[in-house]
Amino acid sequence: MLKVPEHQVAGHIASDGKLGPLVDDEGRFFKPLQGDSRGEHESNFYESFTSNKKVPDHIHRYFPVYHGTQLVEASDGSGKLPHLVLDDVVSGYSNPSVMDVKIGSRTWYPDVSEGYFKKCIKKDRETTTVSLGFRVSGFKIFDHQESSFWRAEKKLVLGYNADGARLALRKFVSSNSPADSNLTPPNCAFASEVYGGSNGILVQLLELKDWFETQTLYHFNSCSILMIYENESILMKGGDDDDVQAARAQVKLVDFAHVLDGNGVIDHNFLGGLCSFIKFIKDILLSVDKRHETETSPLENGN
Ligand SMILES: O=P(O)(O)O[C@@H]1[C@@H](OP(=O)(O)O)[C@H](OP(=O)(O)O)[C@H](O)[C@H](OP(=O)(O)O)[C@H]1OP(=O)(O)O
Ligand SMILES: Nc1ncnc2c1ncn2[C@@H]1O[C@H](COP(=O)(O)OP(=O)(O)O)[C@@H](O)[C@H]1O
Repeated sequence: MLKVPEHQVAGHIASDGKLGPLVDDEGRFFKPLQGDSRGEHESNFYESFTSNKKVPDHIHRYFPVYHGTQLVEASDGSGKLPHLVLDDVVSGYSNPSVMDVKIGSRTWYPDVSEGYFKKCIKKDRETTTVSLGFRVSGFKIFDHQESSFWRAEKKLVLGYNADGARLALRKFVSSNSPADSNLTPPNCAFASEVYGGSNGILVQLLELKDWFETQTLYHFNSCSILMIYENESILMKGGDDDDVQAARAQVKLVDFAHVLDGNGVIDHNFLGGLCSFIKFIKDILLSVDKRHETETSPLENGN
């Protein structure tokens, strides 16, 4: 039985009879092939990428596993349509917090139509895409105060400036109520477990950056980084190493409808955006470290 994904945070959503992705109970994510060339383009990318021996294994793990395409009943009631069949990267999480960050200082690319270029550049300028090299596209967090999910409103997310993006990245790893962040600043209680540590988001982003510094196979236009972590474990957290592992922070790349052949050239657009994004994550970790230092130093000093 296919259903609307509970944890989708951006893109086309299958609600009110609209076309969007579906999931099954076996951990598969079905993304409808968009009617224009985008759908075919994305399936071609997955076919190429999956069999590309030049892509190292440790990089393959940052992409959803691809299981080909399949005709399934579309969410908009229009009958059977071809869908990409992917691993559902959030299945297996009980209470995942999820954020979609679109990487790059532009989402358009050479040879697109005038109309598409105008649409992209307008959005790029209105969001932090141009100024920061990335934009938050959507996120949901488990609200530990309310024991329920809190979803950022799309209109507000797309209106973020640099401070708004920074605040969202802090909120994403905080235990105090996301709804009250105007009154109480996000406490970043989970930053060390989720962004930091030997398996955390930062380490994964740096591994991706290493690859992007040399890879010239593909240009990842308009592609997103998904960040996921488990709240269930954090709720039961005792603070030892096992619990830290249990946060299961993950980075995945999604949305390959606009990927181009790299033709031997570095993907500067993605690489630049990724470096900028990494700087934001590092700054949050530094601010948390500094806070710990000031909190512990009086004790260490015997004061
Ligand atoms: O439909 P919209 O206006 O929400 O735009 C979609 C974008 O949503 P946004 O408003 O930027 O969060 C959406 O962005 P996200 O996936 O939400 O980051 C895509 O850019 C989508 O285009 P495509 O499927 O990647 O070709 C965009 O879809 P198209 O309008 O290009 O079909
Ligand atoms: N393989 C996947 N597993 C789980 N969720 C996914 C997967 N791919 C995408 N998503 C969810 O769907 C959203 C939109 O995906 P995306 O591929 O960008 O679609 P669109 O082309 O409609 O923008 C992502 O932000 C994420 O929440």
